[in-house]
Amino acid sequence: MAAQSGSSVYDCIVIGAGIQGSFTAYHLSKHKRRTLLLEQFPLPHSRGSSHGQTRITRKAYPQEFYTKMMAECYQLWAELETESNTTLYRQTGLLLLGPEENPEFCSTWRSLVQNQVPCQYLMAQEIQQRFPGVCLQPGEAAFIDHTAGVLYADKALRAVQDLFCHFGGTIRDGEKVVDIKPGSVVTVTTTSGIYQAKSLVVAAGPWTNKLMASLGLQLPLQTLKINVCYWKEKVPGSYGVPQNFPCFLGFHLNKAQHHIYGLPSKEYPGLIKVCYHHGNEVDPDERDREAKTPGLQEIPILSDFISKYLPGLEAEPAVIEHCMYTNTPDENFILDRHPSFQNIIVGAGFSGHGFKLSPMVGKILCELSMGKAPDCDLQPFRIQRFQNHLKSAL
Ligand SMILES: Cc1cc2nc3c(=O)[nH]c(=O)nc-3n(C[C@H](O)[C@H](O)[C@H](O)COP(=O)(O)OP(=O)(O)OC[C@H]3O[C@@H](n4cnc5c(N)ncnc54)[C@H](O)[C@@H]3O)c2cc1C
Ligand SMILES: O=C(O)[C@@H]1CCCCN1
Repeated sequence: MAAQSGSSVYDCIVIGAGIQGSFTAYHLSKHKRRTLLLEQFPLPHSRGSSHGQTRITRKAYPQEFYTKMMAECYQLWAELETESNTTLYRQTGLLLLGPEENPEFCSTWRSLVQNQVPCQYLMAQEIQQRFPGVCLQPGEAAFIDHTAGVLYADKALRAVQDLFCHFGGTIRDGEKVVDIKPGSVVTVTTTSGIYQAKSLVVAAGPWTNKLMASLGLQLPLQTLKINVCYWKEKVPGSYGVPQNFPCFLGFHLNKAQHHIYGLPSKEYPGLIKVCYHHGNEVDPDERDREAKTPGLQEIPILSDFISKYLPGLEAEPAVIEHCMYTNTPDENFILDRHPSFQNIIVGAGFSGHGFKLSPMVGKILCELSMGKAPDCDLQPFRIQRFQNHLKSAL
């Protein structure tokens, strides 16, 4: 296979057509950069982290930097809706539930108030009146982020990719990147071609470290298999959007070690999605293999939670699908240049909460690859914060 001639060197190659790589490519092509988006699987696919019909969007975060970033994200999502002439967001509100004194619960409330996000703290009686399907225990409280809602994930991904092509970008799917050679011009070898570009963005989700190996870097990433569970309403429609049932996020309720969250019924009539914000570690290429050792058993945790907190649902899952998280130790993203190669940019570690922020993630990765300094403070996203965890792969 011969490399392309000098005249066909791209401005940028983006590896990975999940939501982060696709949004990066979209912003690049809007800036008139000649961009190639490479994806190992034929599109659309359900082997990574960006598939499925819905994701939660919200401004409620304990870290104010996410709350602030979300202000621009809402504008960019609205712009995408206009450009694609597609509805991608439905406002439902997000009900945050937690022990009154839980530090994360309290700092999330403070972040909403300090940033003047429309929100409301609810007394126990109000919760019962407004959400009769939700039963809190004594000592637990709730508040609403009114800005929150559901993003239509599959539709959004398609819209971003279509617009990228419309603005002049090229997608090559079914082409796995097998080698990256750094340099002032980066050379990328796939299963069917060799491409060159002035800069490279790696947005490979759970496969990031597999690609980083040839670039001498191993990031502290953990890839988790997530069971996406749907539960049947005992009375059809009782947890639906028409009944004003919101998305919810529970902070360590029922002594659960991780968050439990849910979305009103949408994908499957009569079923609502309720999931555990953690899973078992997997190799992304072997996601569907039976685990060799028994790990986290989250379905019984969810069943117990549902019987106590959402008693209008049957306490056995009706449908289970799969997805993957790529977690960093602090669950903040990685948005940075490769420490040794300034024209190679990494976007990774979205830790199960990156979809809503993808318009800004794509903008930041685009700016980094164009050699521009993004407006937003990148300190929380630097690779350097993991100095003690970094492994050289050379
Ligand atoms: C169950 C679940 C629920 C979630 N809920 C929410 C939510 O409510 N709100 C929210 O904001 N976020 C949520 N998230 C997180 C969000 O979906 C992810 O952060 C986001 O989708 C990550 O996108 P990505 O582009 O980084 O990864 P991916 O979507 O995995 O994309 C990476 C792509 O790179 C490709 N690739 C990898 N290696 C190669 C290679 N060698 N050559 C070519 N291509 C390659 C892969 O095939 C893949 O398509 C959830 C995630 C899951 C799994
Ligand atoms: O990003 C979110 O809003 C959700 C919260 C709960 C876990 C999954 N992701």
